[in-house]
Amino acid sequence: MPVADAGLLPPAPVAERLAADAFAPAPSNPAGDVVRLTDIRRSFGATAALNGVSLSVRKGEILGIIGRSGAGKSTLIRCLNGLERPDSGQVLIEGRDTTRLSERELQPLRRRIGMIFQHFNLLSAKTVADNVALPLKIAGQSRRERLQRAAELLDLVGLAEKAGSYPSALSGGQKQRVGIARALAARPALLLSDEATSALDPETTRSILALLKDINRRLGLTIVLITHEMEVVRAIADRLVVIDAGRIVEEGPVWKVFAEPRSHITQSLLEASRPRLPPAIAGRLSDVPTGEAILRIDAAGEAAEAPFLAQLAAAVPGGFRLIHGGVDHIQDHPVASLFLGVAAAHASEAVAFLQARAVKVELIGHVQDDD
Ligand SMILES: Nc1ncnc2c1ncn2[C@@H]1O[C@H](COP(=O)(O)OP(=O)(O)OP(=O)(O)O)[C@@H](O)[C@H]1O
Repeated sequence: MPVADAGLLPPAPVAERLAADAFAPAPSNPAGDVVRLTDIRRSFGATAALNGVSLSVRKGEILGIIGRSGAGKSTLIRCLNGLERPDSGQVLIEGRDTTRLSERELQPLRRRIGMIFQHFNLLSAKTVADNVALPLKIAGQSRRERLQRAAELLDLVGLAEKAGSYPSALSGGQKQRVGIARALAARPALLLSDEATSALDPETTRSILALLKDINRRLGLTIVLITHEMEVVRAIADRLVVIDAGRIVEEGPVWKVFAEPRSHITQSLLEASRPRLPPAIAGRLSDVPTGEAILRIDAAGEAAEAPFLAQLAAAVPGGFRLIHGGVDHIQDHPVASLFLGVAAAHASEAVAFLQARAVKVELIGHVQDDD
């Protein structure tokens, strides 16, 4: 169900007001890059947690940063929010270099960054409204202003009726909605999400991601998502950065990286979400080039929109058998991943035919006819 239909967002005037006063670009940063990192390095003893990372995040963009355990994601997020100082390199937030600021000068800049966490980090002795208003209390706002803002934000995340409840009375998804409202309270320029859906079930994950996407669209909020789950990135990110051993190993628009992953790290992160050859066929694969050849087909964008399967059926004697797979749509681009079987005698013909249509083909083996 779309988030708006689920009554999770306020009517347009409230959203517009939130957008207008909260997320205007700082005058010092007319180019609109909310984040710009240049050659960030941070080591712990002999371990280079970040080994020369440069990236920028445009205003209104959702950037997904993904990597395996130990890749350097937490160190990167801590450098972004000023909790960690890199050994060298620049961290510009709205045009200001945080590495040159004193702890005291960092405080107002930290308020430009909202954060949501895997375990929500709510205060159990405070009501939902007081949790949301906490950053405003720290910023010295009056109780009336704080509670008015908390009410607006709880409305935004669909929890207006829970203002007086305590966190223990909320589900995990509701707790994360409170976390999102709290992160937005001080009118941040940037929202950092640190594995914010990792503790949630798949359905709740989908609804939290849909809420983040809707907030991004309606308020123009810039979001950086740190995750180890490709599915999270696929659901809402515009652009993807893959890090490994403290370096960026791949980056690009999400649909392109999903369609044509170049680094073996990205390929292995994607493997879990790709269609697999059914075990009954995988168990019979051999190198003997007779019987039926099994082709793995990947096509994206224009190549996936073309009727290449119909053309293949007409061009290759005996046509093909569709074994498994389908067409996904990522950022409105079709991304097809299929397994086909063709007669071994016509396999090279089929491969050449598909390659001529910009379809990626891999002959992964043969299965012999049943006796
Ligand atoms: N305070 C620290 N002291 C010593 N080593 C550290 C420290 N922080 C990080 N590291 C090391 O730096 C590397 C990167 O760690 P980091 O926590 O940034 O990775 P990560 O991608 O967030 O991993 P995970 O997904 O498991 O949290 C790891 O080898 C880690 O052991």
